[in-house]
Amino acid sequence: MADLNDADPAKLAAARAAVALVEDGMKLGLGTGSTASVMVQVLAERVKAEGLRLRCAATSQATADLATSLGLSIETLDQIGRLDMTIDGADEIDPDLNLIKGGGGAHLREKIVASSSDRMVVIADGGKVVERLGLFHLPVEVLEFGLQGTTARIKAALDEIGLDGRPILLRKRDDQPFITDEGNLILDLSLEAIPDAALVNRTLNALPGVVENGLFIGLCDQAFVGRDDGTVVELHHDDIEDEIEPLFGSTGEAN
Ligand SMILES: O=C[C@H](O)[C@H](O)[C@H](O)COP(=O)(O)O
Repeated sequence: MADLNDADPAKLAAARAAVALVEDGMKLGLGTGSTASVMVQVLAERVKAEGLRLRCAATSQATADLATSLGLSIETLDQIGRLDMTIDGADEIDPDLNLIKGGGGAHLREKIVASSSDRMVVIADGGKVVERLGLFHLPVEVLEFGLQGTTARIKAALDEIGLDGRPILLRKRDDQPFITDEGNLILDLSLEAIPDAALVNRTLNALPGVVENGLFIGLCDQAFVGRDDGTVVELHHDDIEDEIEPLFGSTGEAN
């Protein structure tokens, strides 16, 4: 496990800002990915230093393994029930705090955990902030059973909503199909730009064979975006316009 001293400063800054919200007795959801891993390390340090009593559910086996190795105890979501807060990373964050997640293939459990939380806090570096979702491929978890038919239905459904001809790739790792924690496959959709994320979310999830897509619509309450100099920009729904604009560069990418 990486030393926090070697952690990416932007991810570390965002993780520290989110972990500062944790209070004794909380029920927490722990996200997945490189930023969430930094957060789990920062959280474990705080728990050790302050003796916080927390109940934690993990969004992936990788996060559960990391948390356990650091002395945090992990329970299933059903053992805990409703969570006070989930802290997770994201692949893209738009000005309405809608997200693309699943770059690591964990978006199914992440969406279930976020939906079981009173509050979802996202942590990221500035490169994740976009004006419009879609440049990052959209992960769609699908059943292996009937894969060809499911892929064809996704293509046809995208055609119908004006996203025709977009490449759909079966995710692979080491030349083998990537298998999720739930034993499913991932199709990565290169949509380039998603004009109506809610429509794409509804359309994909209505198709037989689709388990869950990586669009998180209206789930994120707050985001901490770290910068390399260790400063953090906090984004809320209310003041998003004012706060998010300085993050964009002329190319539309975050500064
Ligand atoms: O499946 C993975 C998750 O959705 C991650 O939270 C997301 O991919 C961001 O990961 P990272 O912090 O490594 O960029």
